[in-house]
Amino acid sequence: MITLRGLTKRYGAATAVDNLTFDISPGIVTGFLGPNGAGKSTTMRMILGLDRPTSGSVLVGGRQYAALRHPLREIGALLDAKAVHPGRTARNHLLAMARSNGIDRERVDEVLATVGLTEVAGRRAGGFSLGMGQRLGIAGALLGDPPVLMFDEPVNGLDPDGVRWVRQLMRSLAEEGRTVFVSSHLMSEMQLTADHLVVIGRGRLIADAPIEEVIAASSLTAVRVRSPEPSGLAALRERLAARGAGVESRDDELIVTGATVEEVGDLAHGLGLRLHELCTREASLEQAYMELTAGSIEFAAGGRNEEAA
Ligand SMILES: Nc1ncnc2c1ncn2[C@@H]1O[C@H](COP(=O)(O)OP(=O)(O)OP(=O)(O)O)[C@@H](O)[C@H]1O
Repeated sequence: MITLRGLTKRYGAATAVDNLTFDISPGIVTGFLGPNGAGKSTTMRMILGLDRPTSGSVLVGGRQYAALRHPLREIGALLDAKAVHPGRTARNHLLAMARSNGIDRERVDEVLATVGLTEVAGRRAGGFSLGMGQRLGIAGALLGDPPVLMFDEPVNGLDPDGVRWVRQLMRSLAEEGRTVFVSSHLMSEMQLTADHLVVIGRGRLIADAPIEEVIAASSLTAVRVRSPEPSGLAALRERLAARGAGVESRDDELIVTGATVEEVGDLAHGLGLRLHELCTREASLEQAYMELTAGSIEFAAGGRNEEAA
């Protein structure tokens, strides 16, 4: 569990992280989303005690990072895959980390095997490709077998096989009951990986909800209902509108927003309306995300940032 309470970070006059309060729960993958400059990395750095909050607090397993005796055994993190001494071999890099945290040497070979770097363990990390560096960073996060794991853009630079591997790894770490907190700009990947989402923009919390709720809240998520009875369909339309749902009519169908498929089905049943189709048309996470963050984009192509400011 990671607990943030009123977490705030200011750099001079700029507020990078603005009063964030949320919990990151164990047993699920929590995706951390937000436009460039939203404050994701700054938040993650404060969780790891690398940046000091201006105000508010953050606890890992109920304790401050600085109070953890063997931090790598409590929280493993991949923040910057390039933060490795380039002259060190992959194995020596991990051995140094293990030594400073009272972790057995054998564990180094275990994690090297887990991330698929056994064969190159004796090579200097400075010569690693982006993807190999990411794998080494993930090995470092796993080293202490910690209950809490945090990954900043873990699939950056990975090939499709690597992306799939990271997805499966995140899922299995969560299934083992660990807390998994992962940032990404790849919405399609997040949709496949995350159970819960925390979305921030300009340092502020925009959403903290299960992924299905974020998608259901999109204006592009709608219920489609089709019937061969025009008068019944018109009656259904009236009932839905009276409840505040958005309804669009087209030939023999209605497209309904702001009502669940169950509500539409029950109303149709109440009217004795014969249906030929009743289904949900779901927005993609990308569509839901774009709507959520539309007002929070700082760095946009085509001048959208001016509109948002
Ligand atoms: N050391 C620093 N000094 C001054 N400003 C900083 C510093 N670190 C971050 N910032 C500012 O804080 C804001 C948040 O940056 P941060 O890197 O946390 O965003 P992010 O969500 O991780 O972005 P990205 O998706 O581009 O990685 C940005 O406006 C950034 O310029």
